[in-house]
Amino acid sequence: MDREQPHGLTKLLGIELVEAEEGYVVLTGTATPDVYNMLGIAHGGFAATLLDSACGLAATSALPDASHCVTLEVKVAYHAAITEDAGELRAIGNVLSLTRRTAYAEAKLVDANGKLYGSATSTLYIAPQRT
Ligand SMILES: CC(C)(COP(=O)(O)OP(=O)(O)OC[C@H]1O[C@@H](n2cnc3c(N)ncnc32)[C@H](O)[C@@H]1OP(=O)(O)O)[C@@H](O)C(=O)NCCC(=O)NCCSC(=O)Cc1ccccc1
Repeated sequence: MDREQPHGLTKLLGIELVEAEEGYVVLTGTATPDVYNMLGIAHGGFAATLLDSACGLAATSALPDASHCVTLEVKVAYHAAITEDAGELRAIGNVLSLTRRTAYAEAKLVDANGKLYGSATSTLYIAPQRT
């Protein structure tokens, strides 16, 4: 599971992997003012990063160890503005289908009460060997 731990941007944003099963992960993250835009709400890239990562890690968790995947395209929907008041958010990623070369995944971003802030669907390319 080491390869599924946050790196780089996700680490910078304080995103953590808290649950992982085959084809399923949960990431957490909190929108501090550091990620706000000029409107005083979280920049869309914050939710997009959580959702893209949840899709990507859900797909990764369903692959053999030697394989990895990259996002080919991701569609993000923003259902409610995010501020620090939302508290810790959970990005729940699920793989919906896998072929030899592609994965299709979805993710939802919710607060502790289950309020939906964002959702995404993603198509990923599966590479047979890690690069
Ligand atoms: C690898 C590839 C997609 C393609 O390799 P290239 O060398 O350019 O081309 P090559 O000819 O070798 O093609 C190989 C195979 O690919 C296929 N194919 C190509 N395009 C498409 C298409 N649009 N749609 C469908 N299939 C397509 C093509 O037909 C061929 O199929 P074949 O094998 O013959 O059956 C490359 O363009 C790339 O890296 N893109 C950037 C991706 C990226 O950076 N994403 C963001 C980072 S991920 C992230 O942050 C989230 C995350 C977090 C955690 C964990 C996981 C995820």
